[in-house]
Amino acid sequence: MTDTVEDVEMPYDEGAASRQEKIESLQEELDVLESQNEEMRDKLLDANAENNKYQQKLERLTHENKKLKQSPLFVATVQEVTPDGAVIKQHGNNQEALTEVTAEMREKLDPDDRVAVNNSLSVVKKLEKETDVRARVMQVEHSPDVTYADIGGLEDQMQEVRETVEMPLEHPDMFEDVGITPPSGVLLYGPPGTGKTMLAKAVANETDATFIKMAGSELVHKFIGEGAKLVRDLFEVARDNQPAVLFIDEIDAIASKRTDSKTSGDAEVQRTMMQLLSEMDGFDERGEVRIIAATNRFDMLDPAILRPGRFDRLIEVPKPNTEGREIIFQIHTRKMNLAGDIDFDELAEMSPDASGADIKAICTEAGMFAIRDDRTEVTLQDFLEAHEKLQQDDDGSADDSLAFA
Ligand SMILES: Nc1ncnc2c1ncn2[C@@H]1O[C@H](COP(=O)(O)OP(=O)(O)OP(=O)(O)O)[C@@H](O)[C@H]1O
Repeated sequence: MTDTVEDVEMPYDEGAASRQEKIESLQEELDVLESQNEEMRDKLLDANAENNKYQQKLERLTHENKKLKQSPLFVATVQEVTPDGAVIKQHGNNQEALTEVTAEMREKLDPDDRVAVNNSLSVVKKLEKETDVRARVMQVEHSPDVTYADIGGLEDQMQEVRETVEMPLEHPDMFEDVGITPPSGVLLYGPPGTGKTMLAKAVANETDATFIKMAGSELVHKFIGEGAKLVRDLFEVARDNQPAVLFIDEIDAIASKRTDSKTSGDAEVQRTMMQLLSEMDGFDERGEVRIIAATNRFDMLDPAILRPGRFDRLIEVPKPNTEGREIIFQIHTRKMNLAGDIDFDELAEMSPDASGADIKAICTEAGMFAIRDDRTEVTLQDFLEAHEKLQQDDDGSADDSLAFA
């Protein structure tokens, strides 16, 4: 219970003290109480800080304790699944062991599977296949949504890709009957953003093939020292998903002319390329896998990859001509709400150096101009301004994907 004013004992004699004396002694008393209060507050703050410290320590120890209770798991490979259990070989020490597995786990296990085992070598879980992990760095599309109708101005190239990729996938017997081996790989070369990836996707779509894409730069840079293995895995994933179109973008990253320097990076790139060549040469084991590669740097390529039986079909994919640009403008504006004044001929004329990707960017930007203006219809003026804007943006950047210059 708090004291009330009546309960408080006064620090002076009520009858004897003068008014002045009373004030002074009350003031003294107040000073004492204030300093005591200050002291108590300091102590409380110290105690709080101490409490926080102990709380943190407690949390750390609890966490440590939990970690210690969970023993680490070791990785092993299943050698054999027998009625008595699974024979596993531990990674690192290569020791084999027969370990019991539950009926449920036995169902899931096959030789060569990677598993995690605990201290007593019981199989705790099955791990993902290494190729599955790697597959994540590859782009695998079971049915890409690009069709030939989405590609403008590349009639001849499309025809050639169809002959060399589509025909052997759909009518392998025709090649057998005639007694020739279809070309192993097709190389598309030309400036960025001209539709090389689209061509590969469209042919995969048309033949109901799986589209598997990997960039050459990723083969050599993502898993340093593992480029060759990654190439093997890439073909394995393709074979597992056949019929498949394997698209290797930026092939120049792994197949450029040998340089004089003997750095380990070069050796790694060489190994990766040798693996690619050997996968391509192993035609019989390749199954229904067609290979399309693309590059913006044809001049850099090692002639070894252009030998017969490898990338022996070379298809140039240039920037579109006026007619091509007109068609590409029409393709990319199909779903746009256009005003009546759009003249595709004029659009094609105004953008002499635009690639397909540039044209797509102009269309999107033109739409943005309409939105900024609170309109739902896109006018010719929007396209002109969009072109202007992208040209200006491009002047300020080194990226040649918008090379109108
Ligand atoms: N010929 C074309 N017809 C229609 N659209 C195109 C064409 N070329 C490019 N595009 C547009 O540009 C985008 C990028 O094209 P794509 O990825 O096929 O180019 P690329 O030649 O593979 O480029 P990179 O060499 O940079 O990989 C496409 O998604 C498409 O929207």
